[in-house]
Amino acid sequence: MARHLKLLVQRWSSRVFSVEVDGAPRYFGVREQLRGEPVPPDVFSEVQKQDRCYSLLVCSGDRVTGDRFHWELRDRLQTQLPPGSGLRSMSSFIPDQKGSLLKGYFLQSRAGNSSLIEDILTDLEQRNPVLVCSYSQSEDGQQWTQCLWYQSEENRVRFCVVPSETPKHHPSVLNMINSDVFYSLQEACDVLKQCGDIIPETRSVLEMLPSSLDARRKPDFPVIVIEGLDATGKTTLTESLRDSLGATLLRSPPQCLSAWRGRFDREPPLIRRAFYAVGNYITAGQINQEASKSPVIVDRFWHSTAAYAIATAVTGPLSNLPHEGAEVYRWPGDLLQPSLVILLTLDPEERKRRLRSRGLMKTDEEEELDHNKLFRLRVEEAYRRIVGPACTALDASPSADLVLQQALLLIRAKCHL
Ligand SMILES: Nc1ncnc2c1ncn2[C@@H]1O[C@H](COP(=O)(O)OP(=O)(O)OP(=O)(O)O)[C@@H](O)[C@H]1O
Ligand SMILES: Nc1ccn([C@H]2C[C@H](O)[C@@H](COP(=O)(O)O)O2)c(=O)n1
Repeated sequence: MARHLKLLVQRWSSRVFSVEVDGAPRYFGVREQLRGEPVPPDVFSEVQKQDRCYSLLVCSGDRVTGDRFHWELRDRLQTQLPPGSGLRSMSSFIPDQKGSLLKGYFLQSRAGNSSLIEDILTDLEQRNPVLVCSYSQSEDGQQWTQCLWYQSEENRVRFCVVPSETPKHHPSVLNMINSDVFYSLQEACDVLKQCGDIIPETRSVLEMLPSSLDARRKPDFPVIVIEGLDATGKTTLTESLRDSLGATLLRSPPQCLSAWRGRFDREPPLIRRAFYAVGNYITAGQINQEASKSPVIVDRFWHSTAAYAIATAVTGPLSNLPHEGAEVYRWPGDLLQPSLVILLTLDPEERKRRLRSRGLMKTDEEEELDHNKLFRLRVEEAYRRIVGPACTALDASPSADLVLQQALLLIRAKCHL
């Protein structure tokens, strides 16, 4: 652990720290010496004179353990910390350096709570892969300094806290590939295999994979994927298309994973996304079989997996998404490519009306779509940016029959059915 931390700290002053305030990141950096006048970064602007701040960064060498620990840590801190600690998500990264992201939390300690908080943090740091820093301000309140706790008190280096420019990319983008969005079956399987001891269900999931998958094999019949946010009419349309075209209807995640889906939905993003990625490859195996006999309609596929993952990993406005054309939007080379992907689009009010009239249980992400307008906009935009194949938008607001007719027109034009 100590060696790992020493390596981490070697480039400490090139790191940027980001704290989530009202759903958007605020940035600061640290310097060994201050040049010019001190300017307190805005993340400290509401901190009272006697208060201190702390940050915890998860720095496990093993990403499955690290991600699970990071996930559980929020609950632990929320139950242990005294009220008013203002717990926020934070991260630290080296700008433009892929894989440099460390995730963690930032908190404030009101005067009088300091020793209780320090006891909690000392205990956490001694038992877990976490790096704790404390922040205190100068007498005149103009300068904040940061020190690393793992260093013994007499050797503690004090860094000056300075404002930092907004980086070109949202920090989450640096670690997105093969953490949020998996680009090969192997990468997703590796994550699930590592979870075998803690989540025994992963073995059953992996057993569902076909023995061989050839993404280059072109299916005999067209494969049409229907995508869209929940309640845009995917189930309604896919069932009608199946009947109209005499097609086979499949979905991702496939039916054979239904029993375990809820289990993986409760896991942190790394594991949850690996589960959905593997689900796509299992569906691809089923498509390969069925598309030799009839057209295949698929209810959700890769676009859903990537779009929700990207939209969840970043926070804030659309400008925080990876830029159009970024690597993260491309189709994985080892996954079967559908002939056509139709994205159902719907006015948010009409979607809410349909949700209400359906009245079914919603997943956390579906709840989030309802309450967080920015999240919904990010999912929709990510859908539109994915290429190889890109999706063709279809207005889902007319009657179900009219939507079906429009979808059939698109399919006939593109797939010559
Ligand atoms: N074109 C339409 N006009 C009006 N209502 C519709 C239309 N299509 C579907 N609906 C209704 O809207 C609700 C949601 O439709 P559906 O279940 O097909 O959406 P979905 O995209 O499959 O949702 P989810 O992803 O959450 O499963 C249902 O009650 C359905 O009857
Ligand atoms: N291929 C898929 C299908 C679904 N998901 C995730 C994305 C959302 O969190 C949720 C939506 O599914 P629904 O409730 O409409 O069945 O499941 C995915 O990542 N990949």
